[in-house]
Amino acid sequence: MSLLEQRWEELADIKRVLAKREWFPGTSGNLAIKVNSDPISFLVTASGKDKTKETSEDFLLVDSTGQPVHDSQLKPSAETLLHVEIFNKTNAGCSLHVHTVDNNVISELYGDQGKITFKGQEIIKAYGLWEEDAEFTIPIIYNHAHIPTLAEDFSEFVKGDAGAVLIRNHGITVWGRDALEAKKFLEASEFLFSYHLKLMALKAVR
Ligand SMILES: CSC[C@@H](O)[C@@H](O)C(=O)COP(=O)(O)O
Ligand SMILES: [Zn+2]
Repeated sequence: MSLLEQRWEELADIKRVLAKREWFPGTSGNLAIKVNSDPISFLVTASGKDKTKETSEDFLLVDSTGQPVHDSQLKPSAETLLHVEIFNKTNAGCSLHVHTVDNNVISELYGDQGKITFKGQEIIKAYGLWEEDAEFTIPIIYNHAHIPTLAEDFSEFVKGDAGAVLIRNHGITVWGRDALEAKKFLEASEFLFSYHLKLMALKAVR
């Protein structure tokens, strides 16, 4: 199997798992996986597709600017520039973007503060933080409709090889050194969002 095929399979596996969780409502979401580092190329989901379906046209290869490497009828994700920022600025190997009700509600609740911090939760270890008093902060940025502006704001928070950023009333983008790490970050984040909202709702009725 070529490297391209291997990466395709890895991304397709993640897409399948996230689709089962219903994390791609209304064609939302996009996924990317690096294929080569020098020069950078990565597979990204084709724009506007139903990501719950599996086809041979789910992904296309783009270069470090997000332009398709081969002639194609397919359009790269409208949010490819965010993945471009990640792969150009870090050694990340995979980035994932999903819209869920929980990540949207959290982003609205804490949007004015520009971040949400979690602590005192075992699952924080999924971010590689093992200390008892560890905190994990996820920045929240404004959802500019102009994607180059969104990518510029987003870029400010792309600092390490793994991370997460919430886009207000839009969704979350996470990245990691490889597909497994990106998926782990995404699952841990959604767990924390869901826990936080459930706890808030229960406290409100008590
Ligand atoms: C209907 S979802 C809105 C889209 O603009 C976008 O936010 C998204 O996540 C999916 O866009 P896509 O171009 O398919 O990658
Ligand atoms: Zn989106």
